[in-house]
Amino acid sequence: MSCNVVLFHENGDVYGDGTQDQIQPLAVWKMKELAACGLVILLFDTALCLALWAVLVLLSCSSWGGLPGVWAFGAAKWAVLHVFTSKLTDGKPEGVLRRLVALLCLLSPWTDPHGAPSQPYTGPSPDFSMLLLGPLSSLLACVVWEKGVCGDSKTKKDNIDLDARRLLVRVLKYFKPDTLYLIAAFSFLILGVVCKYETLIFYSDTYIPLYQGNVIDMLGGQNHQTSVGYAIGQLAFVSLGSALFSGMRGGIFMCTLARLNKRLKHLLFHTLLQQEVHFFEENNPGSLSSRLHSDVDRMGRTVALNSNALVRSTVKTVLMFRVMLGLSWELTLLTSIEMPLLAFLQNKYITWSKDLKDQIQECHAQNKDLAFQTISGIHTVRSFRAEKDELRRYNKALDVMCAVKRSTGIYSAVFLLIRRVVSLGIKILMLVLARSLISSGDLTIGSLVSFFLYQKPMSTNLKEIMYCYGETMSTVGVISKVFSYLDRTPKCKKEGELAPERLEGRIVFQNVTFKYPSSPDVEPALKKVSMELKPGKMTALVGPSGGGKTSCVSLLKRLYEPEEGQILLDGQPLHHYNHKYFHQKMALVSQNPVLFSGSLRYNIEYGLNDCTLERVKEAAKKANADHFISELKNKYDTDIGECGVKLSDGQKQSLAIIRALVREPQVIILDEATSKLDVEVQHAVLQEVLTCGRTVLLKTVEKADHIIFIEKGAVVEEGTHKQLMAKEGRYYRLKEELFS
Ligand SMILES: Nc1ncnc2c1ncn2[C@@H]1O[C@H](COP(=O)(O)OP(=O)(O)OP(=O)(O)O)[C@@H](O)[C@H]1O
Repeated sequence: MSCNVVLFHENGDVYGDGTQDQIQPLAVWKMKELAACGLVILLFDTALCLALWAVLVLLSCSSWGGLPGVWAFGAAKWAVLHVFTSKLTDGKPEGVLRRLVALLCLLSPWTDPHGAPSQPYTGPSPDFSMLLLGPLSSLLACVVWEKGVCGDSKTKKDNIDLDARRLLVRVLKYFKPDTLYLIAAFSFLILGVVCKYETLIFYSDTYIPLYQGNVIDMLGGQNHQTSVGYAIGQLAFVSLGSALFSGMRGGIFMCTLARLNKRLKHLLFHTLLQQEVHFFEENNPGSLSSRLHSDVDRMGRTVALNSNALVRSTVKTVLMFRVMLGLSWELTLLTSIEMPLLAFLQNKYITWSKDLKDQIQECHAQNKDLAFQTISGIHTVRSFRAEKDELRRYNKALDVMCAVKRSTGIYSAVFLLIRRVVSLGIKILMLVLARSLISSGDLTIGSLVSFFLYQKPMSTNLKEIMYCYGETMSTVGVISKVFSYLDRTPKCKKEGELAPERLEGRIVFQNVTFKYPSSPDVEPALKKVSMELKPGKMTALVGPSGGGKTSCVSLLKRLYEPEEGQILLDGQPLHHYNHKYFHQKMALVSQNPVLFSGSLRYNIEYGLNDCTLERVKEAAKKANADHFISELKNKYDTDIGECGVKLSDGQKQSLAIIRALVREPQVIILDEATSKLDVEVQHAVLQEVLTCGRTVLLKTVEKADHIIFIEKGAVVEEGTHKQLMAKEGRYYRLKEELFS
């Protein structure tokens, strides 16, 4: 099977498209063109450096402005090379060429050994080794970045990278309210780069090994320029500065992260609550809760801490690299070989482990959901003696996760082993080289100690950079999932504004056809249903199981929207009413009401902001439930436990009826809401709900003024009980079932 491939230019232009075989030569040609352009740019850069050197020699200059001079030359060279690259590529330079130009101009000033704090700066030296080292290190860094870190399947990865970048930038935008915190945190980083090393040393631990080396040389009598006391003082000063600044920076970042997490969770929870019911049928509570907690935490942590660690490690690495180059460029070159190798290995490891990490995340969400379902349904589990089955099911899910984690462990172990072998090999080579450098007098013991002291933190920093990159890339999936929820527009109709003071409560279904969104391919649950619920009357909606009664109630409560037709309340479509007003005026009491942990009063007032205790008491009296509440120790403040476990089923139903009555609704839907109450109380409640000319819809025929018989999603018969019994139709034939 051959699939179509599109080869993109970095600016989004299409180079060409076709099958894999057709596109292959085009990609090779593009690589060759890039390599040729890169070579020309390198030659041009060398020519510019030689020209500068020639000018310095002709003018007999030994210095031309110190370190600022090198940076000024770097900046001027950047502008010239930028124009040159644009001309070379007809104004459309590839990103890789732009990055190479930036490295050529900025890496040399950074790595110029004359800028190391231990040596006075004397200006650009006409030194051939430096002339070669600058372009070579730039080229190496560029290759490491493009091949090792970005990977070689650029055409496909560019789009992913672009997506990842966009997502990460979007996360960073959520930090906007914390700009002041961030400015404070990053100021510590930027200060260190901008300020002179010896005066304001930020990230002074970068220079600690250097001062340690100086102290060793002094103690060994090799360096008499400064006193030992001064050098130890310097060492203590930079160590203290380091501890102070890193502590403050870390603290501020943690604080910012906590604020970001809170904001994101609030926003996501708000968005989730706006979604239509179908969304919650598609996404189980366990995975939504997992997104809300673990994923948002992970997302904020990864982006905030990684960007902090990335900047910190990059600044440290560049500074350390510069000092190490000053100590011994030969040893530094050898150390640098380790980088591309490790970057390449890391890149491969990230690609392999990314899928596994996503799988682990998915398994976590599923296991959490499974445990939640079992624990919350423990009554059913126990009554069916299904503990062993549930345990088996959970164990099976754990096995799946264990298998994925095992694969991750194997990948990680192999990667670690190869990485250690590479590091060990390089270390042995370095020791051999260091021995010959010391014996030839090119390196002092103190410098070697300094160099080795730098090596460990240097490799730690590099590992941190690579880890941050890998961790950030593996979080992209999580970030995109969270954003997909945040961006989701609820499929609900826009809220209306109608909130009339008086409501009659006349409900009319006009040719309503409805299909559940989760079952789009099956028969509609309701087919062209037309019926009327008269105000002040009790209407019963009856019919065989699966006939469509609950579907009618769900549409009435606006949990779903009809596909065709409309439902009118006092002549107006339901969605024209204000949301809060509508649900206050149309109350539903179900057979198994959902209660929340908290007090009785909290559950009764649920969603009402201005409810007094008197109103609550009055509603309880109407529901014939005040006697049971007054017998409770804490009355209305009694805690009903998780989901009302401390109440009997009948008490739960009473509570749900009070909750409906306290809203003073005009329409009441009783979905077998009094089935668990005493007969006496049932009668009292039915009597009460009919007062004030309310419209009542129930699912039982007793006491109903009007009966609507619904079957297979259509109204089959309707009339009074007497009329329907006289007809001897479907209702008549099912009468025993209906009355049982
Ligand atoms: N959430 C849902 N998703 C998909 N289909 C559903 C859903 N709920 C109900 N149905 C289907 O819609 C049809 C009507 O179901 P409905 O619950 O309205 O019947 P009912 O008359 O209330 O039944 P019962 O008396 O047993 O409660 C049935 O075929 C049912 O399978």
